[in-house]
Amino acid sequence: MVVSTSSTASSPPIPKGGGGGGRRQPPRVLSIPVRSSRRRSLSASGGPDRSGVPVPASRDPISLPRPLTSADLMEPSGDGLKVAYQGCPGAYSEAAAKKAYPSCHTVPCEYFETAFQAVEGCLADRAVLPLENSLGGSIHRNYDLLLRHRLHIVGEVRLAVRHCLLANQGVKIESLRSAMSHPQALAQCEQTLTKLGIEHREAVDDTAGAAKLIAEQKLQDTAAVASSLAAELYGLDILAENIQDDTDNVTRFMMLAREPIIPRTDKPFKTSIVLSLEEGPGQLFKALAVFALRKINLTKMESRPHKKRPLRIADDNCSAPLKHFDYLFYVDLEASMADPNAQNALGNLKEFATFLRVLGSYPIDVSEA
Ligand SMILES: O=C(O)C(=O)C[C@]1(C(=O)O)C=C[C@@H](O)C=C1
Repeated sequence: MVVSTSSTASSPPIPKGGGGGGRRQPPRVLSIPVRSSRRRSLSASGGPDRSGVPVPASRDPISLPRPLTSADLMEPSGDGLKVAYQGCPGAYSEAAAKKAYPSCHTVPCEYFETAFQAVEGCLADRAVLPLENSLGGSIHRNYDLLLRHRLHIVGEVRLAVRHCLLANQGVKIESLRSAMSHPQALAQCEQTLTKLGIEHREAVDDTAGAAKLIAEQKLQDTAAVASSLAAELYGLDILAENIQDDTDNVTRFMMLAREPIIPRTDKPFKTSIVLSLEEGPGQLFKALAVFALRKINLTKMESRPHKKRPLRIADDNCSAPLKHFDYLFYVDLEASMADPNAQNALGNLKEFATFLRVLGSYPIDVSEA
């Protein structure tokens, strides 16, 4: 889904290191008029008004909090919410932010890390960042950043990514030598670009940024791989549509917030964790058995180098000590942290994992990508 230009409320981009300075929004106070069972001659504060004349309750209703409903516990749809994403206006990440929070204000950020910092520093309320693509695989940088920052995953959103080939007005496909885009987008279109006879690839920070640069520099031999919205925003022609190598090209994004959401069991939830284990035979098998024995389905597993301790020295009675690679395992479970079965599984895992952190428990995106 690509959001139309007119509905895109966006703020100026936040450069790298843009955190700090912002203020936390005060919590929303829920107030509705209620019928009072107290003495009707009292004002809302329980006494007469400034003139000493008793005020009827109907003129100045008493504000009492209404009971919370399950709808209050869910993520807001985005009214007034500031949502950080990486890239320029017209990037797929912005479309994902709009899909996740339809009435939000999008905040473009230069780097993934800037989006994390924007939420931590209260310049934005949420960040929406890509985690994996059906063709290109995982976006490892964001897995690593999840551990370097203390934000919580509060949701996921899947977006159908339909790439276009964009060039300045009058440029023909035959005269193109180079394609410029985000490395993931270039990888998703590799075969099509080769078939079109475009030999060179130029990687930039985001798809819309490529479109912007080509328009600004009036390049005649280079096309951008980007969205149709980017063509509209930067005044480029669409030379070809749907150029991704697989028609079902989907990117999964995570929604991040400073506070976790309250997990529930009345709808399908996913829980994302990260762990590390002792070295030794069967350790990973033991960790996965914790879930298998409780019939908890795993939807994804990713291993990344343990940045703080990338190599583990083992003395295996050899002349020189052996150096093993040391890993962190990111696992997605099809379970809610409100489910005692999942709680028991994690309790069991904690008994032997050398490190365990719950990154978030959030509703599964079951919408059409
Ligand atoms: O460059 C963009 O438009 C992005 O939103 C980034 C990104 C990515 O990081 O994977 C997002 C979706 C597409 O898979 C291609 C690029």
